[in-house]
Amino acid sequence: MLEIESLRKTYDGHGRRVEALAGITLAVGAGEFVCVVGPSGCGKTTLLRCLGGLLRPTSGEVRVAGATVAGPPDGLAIVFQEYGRSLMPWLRVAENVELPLKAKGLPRAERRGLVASALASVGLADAGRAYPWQLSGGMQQRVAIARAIAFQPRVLLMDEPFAAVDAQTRADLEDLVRSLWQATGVTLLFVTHDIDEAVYLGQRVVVLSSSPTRVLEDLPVPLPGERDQLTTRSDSRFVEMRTHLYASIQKAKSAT
Ligand SMILES: Nc1ncnc2c1ncn2[C@@H]1O[C@H](COP(=O)(O)OP(=O)(O)OP(=O)(O)O)[C@@H](O)[C@H]1O
Repeated sequence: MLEIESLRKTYDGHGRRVEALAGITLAVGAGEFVCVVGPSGCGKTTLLRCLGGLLRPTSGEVRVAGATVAGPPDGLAIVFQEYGRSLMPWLRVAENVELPLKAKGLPRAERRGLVASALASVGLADAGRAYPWQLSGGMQQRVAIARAIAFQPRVLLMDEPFAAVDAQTRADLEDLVRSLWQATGVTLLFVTHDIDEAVYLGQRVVVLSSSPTRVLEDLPVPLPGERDQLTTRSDSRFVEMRTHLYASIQKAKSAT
């Protein structure tokens, strides 16, 4: 569903040249849940922007459902880290969720139905008339997730979506994302700097090196599909994998 082939991205400007991505090759199958981790500044956001058609690669190619990405692809939604900036403060929660559906040209009755079920699926059935700034950070990120889900994307990209919320909320949102993924079958690429989160959530974890960035490892997560915060995190396979990935990322950092 997602194919990234020899993707390179170099930023040029103000006499400074940064080779952010040095040739990334990666494929994500339909319905797969893949997490990407890497050291800070390694180009995780750059990678997602290229996938979302928000940034042109310097060379290489990105394809979504077989079509080369040249602008925002059809059927692709992104949830960003900064929910405070991605929600429109002058629109009510339901109107925020409805916005991309209007852009898609869906009729009013269908939009209303999708908004109501998306808000219910993130536990915010009663919050439609509130403004985003009246909600907690975790609730605002739920609204951003509802907006993405209502759009019924084939591919969902998430860029460190839980970095700004407290630990308890984060655990709840992780479980929410896994249950929505299971319910919808969406192809999910989730970027995080948190190794534990990557192992807990993903079916596969891709480790990026420091900049100039390459794929260092691409490993299946040896855990059953049903996961929960208590038993999964104390499972010996979870502990082994996080230890391995931690060492791998430390090695990547010291190689710069
Ligand atoms: N618009 C830009 N112009 C110039 N350099 C940029 C630009 N955007 C990113 N970079 C550089 O590219 C590299 C990768 O940045 P990017 O934000 O993609 O990394 P990241 O892994 O998402 O970072 P973090 O984990 O800190 O969020 C960094 O060295 C950054 O300074």
